[in-house]
Amino acid sequence: MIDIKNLTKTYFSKDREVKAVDNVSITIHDEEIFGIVGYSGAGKSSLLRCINLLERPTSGKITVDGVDLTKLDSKRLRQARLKIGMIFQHFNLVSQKTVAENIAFALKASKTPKNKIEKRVAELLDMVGLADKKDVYPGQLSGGQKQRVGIARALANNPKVLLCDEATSALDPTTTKSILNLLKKINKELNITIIIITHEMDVVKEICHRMAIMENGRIVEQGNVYDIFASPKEQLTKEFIQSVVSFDLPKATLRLVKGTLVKLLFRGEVAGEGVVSETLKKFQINGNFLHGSIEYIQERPLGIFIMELTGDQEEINKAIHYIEHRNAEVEVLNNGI
Ligand SMILES: Nc1ncnc2c1ncn2[C@@H]1O[C@H](COP(=O)(O)OP(=O)(O)OP(=O)(O)O)[C@@H](O)[C@H]1O
Repeated sequence: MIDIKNLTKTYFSKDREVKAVDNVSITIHDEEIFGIVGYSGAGKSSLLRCINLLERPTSGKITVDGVDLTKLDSKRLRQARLKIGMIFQHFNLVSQKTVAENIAFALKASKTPKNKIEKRVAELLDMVGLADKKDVYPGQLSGGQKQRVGIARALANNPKVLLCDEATSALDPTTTKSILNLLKKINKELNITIIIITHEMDVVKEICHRMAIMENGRIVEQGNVYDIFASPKEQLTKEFIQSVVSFDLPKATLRLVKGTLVKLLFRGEVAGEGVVSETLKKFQINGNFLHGSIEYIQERPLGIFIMELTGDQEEINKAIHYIEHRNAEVEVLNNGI
């Protein structure tokens, strides 16, 4: 378990100070994938770099498996860091070294016996699907392949935690997907806890179990990814979700709406469309779907529909109660005007 308690990181320079991380507390459970989302400058990198003490926190605690890293002397900190791998947006590979040498570097740093290095490098390359690239230089690899080398290097010393600093931000959507799949596999098969910082909500939706949203150094909201997508509380969270699931109706469509405009939210296995058509029939009202999608978050469906309901207002009200009773959330967007 990683326990971040009241963490603050302030950068001091000649003429100003910047509080990049401001009193942040997060608990990350073993073997989960945790996402930290925020716009540029929110403090995500500073927070991530405090977790392995690449940046020393100004105040607060970082406890990994019961050990407060801020209290360790430099030798013990080096040992603790071996159990926390890290990958970077721009991969940070040494261009004059081959793929195998880049990975071996991490093993030499941990004083792995020479006769074991070659075998371990081969294992790692196999794991990331680059067995045939061992003697190639980074310059000859695609972005996705470079990130795979970065991942192999980060896993070299069997870490328990992997920190990912915008690991897919420099990659195209298809390559991003394949790297996210690799991270999922690592999480599942090697039981490694993964912390991802990103400005892309798609990444969080695809891979994270829980998440936090950051702004001005502070966590504005945190929780289970599914719940946050289903009912975001803060304006910033809503903005991020809209980047993935957008329900803005064109003004021209809104002008044509004469009935009650409702947003329906169906969680999990509830068959949204089935409930809606049954309700329309039961209360003899009409429904016009204006927008809708079913998102799959952690393989669990989340259905969101925007509809115009027309007919007798009393029956519409009853229908709304009925749908709520069937475990959906209903939000009336225009109060029937
Ligand atoms: N070494 C530093 N010295 C001074 N200020 C810094 C330093 N590193 C970051 N900052 C400042 O701290 C704030 C948070 O930066 P940080 O890089 O942690 O944010 P971020 O959310 O990761 O953004 P980005 O994705 O753009 O890196 C910013 O105002 C930034 O200018």
